[in-house]
Amino acid sequence: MNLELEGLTKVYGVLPVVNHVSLKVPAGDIVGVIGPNGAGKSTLFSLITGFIDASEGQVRLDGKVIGTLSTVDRARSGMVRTFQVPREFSHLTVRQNLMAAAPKQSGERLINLFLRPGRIRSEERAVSREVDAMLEFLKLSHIAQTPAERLSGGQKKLLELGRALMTGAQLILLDEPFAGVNPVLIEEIADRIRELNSGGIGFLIIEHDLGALTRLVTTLHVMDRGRLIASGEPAEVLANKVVREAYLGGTS
Ligand SMILES: Nc1ncnc2c1ncn2[C@@H]1O[C@H](COP(=O)(O)OP(=O)(O)OP(=O)(O)O)[C@@H](O)[C@H]1O
Repeated sequence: MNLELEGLTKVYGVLPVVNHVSLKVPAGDIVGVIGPNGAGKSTLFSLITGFIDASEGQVRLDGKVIGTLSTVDRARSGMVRTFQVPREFSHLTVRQNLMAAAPKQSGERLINLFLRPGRIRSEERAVSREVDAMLEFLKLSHIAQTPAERLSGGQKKLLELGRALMTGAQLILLDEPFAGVNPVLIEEIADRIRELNSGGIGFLIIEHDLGALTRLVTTLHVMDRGRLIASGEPAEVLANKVVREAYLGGTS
């Protein structure tokens, strides 16, 4: 699933929070976005996934302009996002959270409970098998019955990734997947991302942990005050003087 942004802009009042951002996430690629606090990175994700409307510019998925599609329709097309602060259902168990993320099932329509009970049961069994496989893949099986509110920061991030995967997404936008996660679990999450990517799933990732991010991505984009100030191969971008001044405070 190929994502292209062209001149994407969001203005609040007179302030352009995202200012003519153009970039590509080729199908099956892993692309990173970095930048100082308030650079507009999360707002960019909200524009791409339709949580907020753009003031200007285009978002294209596989060549089609998707500006008029709702968030739900963009997710149905195969693109979903996660949030900086995970948005799991805190009182539900890990397993229930994954079940709830599966695409709409016939059992959610009352009429089907009476007309198609057999079909509902077989659908539920299929989703249940999928959830078991997901728990195993994410190494969360041992806490399947734990309420999500009791998970560690890293486990919540894994659950968030699992919820995105349950939708069947082919392109996943991760907002700070390593924030508040211990180093061991960071590597675990990075390994899962690599594995998913080798199966063809593309990622656009916002992250402040530059070490972990640069080991994952092929291309890095740097935002500062709404604009893209550099793009390219990670080592090259991080050595760029403008980037060091904006993002790293010009040190070393
Ligand atoms: N609804 C809004 N109205 C006005 N300004 C907003 C709104 N949402 C975000 N902003 C501003 O837009 C700017 C970019 O915010 P955003 O959260 O996208 O940055 P970010 O790069 O993700 O930052 P961080 O790394 O801290 O998460 C900030 O100055 C923020 O205050």
